[in-house]
Amino acid sequence: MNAHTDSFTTDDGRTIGGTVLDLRNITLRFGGVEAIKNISFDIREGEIRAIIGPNGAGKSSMLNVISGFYVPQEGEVWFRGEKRPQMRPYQVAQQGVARTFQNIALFEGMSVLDNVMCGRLGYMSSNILTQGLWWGRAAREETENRESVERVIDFLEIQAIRKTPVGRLPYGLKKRVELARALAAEPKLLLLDEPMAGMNVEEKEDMSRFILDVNDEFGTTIALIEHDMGVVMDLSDRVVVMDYGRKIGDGTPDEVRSNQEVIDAYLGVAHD
Ligand SMILES: Nc1ncnc2c1ncn2[C@@H]1O[C@H](COP(=O)(O)OP(=O)(O)OP(=O)(O)O)[C@@H](O)[C@H]1O
Repeated sequence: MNAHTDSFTTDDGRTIGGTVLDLRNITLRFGGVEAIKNISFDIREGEIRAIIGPNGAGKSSMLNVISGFYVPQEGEVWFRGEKRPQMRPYQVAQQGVARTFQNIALFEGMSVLDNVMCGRLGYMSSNILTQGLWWGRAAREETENRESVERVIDFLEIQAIRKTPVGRLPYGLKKRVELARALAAEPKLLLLDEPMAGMNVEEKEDMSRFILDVNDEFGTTIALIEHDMGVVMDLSDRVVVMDYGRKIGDGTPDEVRSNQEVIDAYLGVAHD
């Protein structure tokens, strides 16, 4: 498989670069269940890439492979031109992969600000001992972390709730705080697991706008799983379609929309 090395400009003026993540012949099994069956696809720098498919298709499993939560039995993961050795999720995060979860995973008792600060943990090298020895460095690090967090808080328009404990927020805002925490890590690749799930129409519109703005403003490469087809087609540059662990479609929203196998999967046409 050849990774893309060229770049091009989209109709809306964004630059899509070379391959950031290349998944090659990934197979993942849970006992007798083959959740992912020999799937390959790539994600290019600066693009919004969606993974869609009916329930149980293997989408979350695929995101978990990318983020290092699951180790596939077969296949290779290439990240930024290098084959990734087996890694723990925190090591994958250190390489610049951040994610949000299908079920919100925030510290409910902590403020919005503290939750977003958690996204900077990978940048905090100083501990209590080094803080004592190199006070200047620790102070500089603290300032940098705060500046980055404030930028994200401004960008996602959550200034007004910065001191509020997350547990008191409505669902849509919690999802936004989760996005803020992932973004605070300044990821090279941002993984969003059903960012719009459980939201009303207005919340979905807000979240769609933020995802587009994050991609546009920070140039962040984004891979997302989403059930709402309308949202996916509007947001994405390219879409991978999974069904029963297989890849049944891959291309632009228009290409995928007119793919008969994809139409059948969504209409629930029986498999042989
Ligand atoms: N930890 C696990 N242990 C055993 N089987 C699992 C595990 N995780 C997923 N599976 C199985 O793998 C298959 C794919 O599941 P997965 O959650 O990846 O699908 P999905 O497309 O994300 O579904 P949904 O849209 O419902 O979230 C399913 O058959 C599921 O039961």
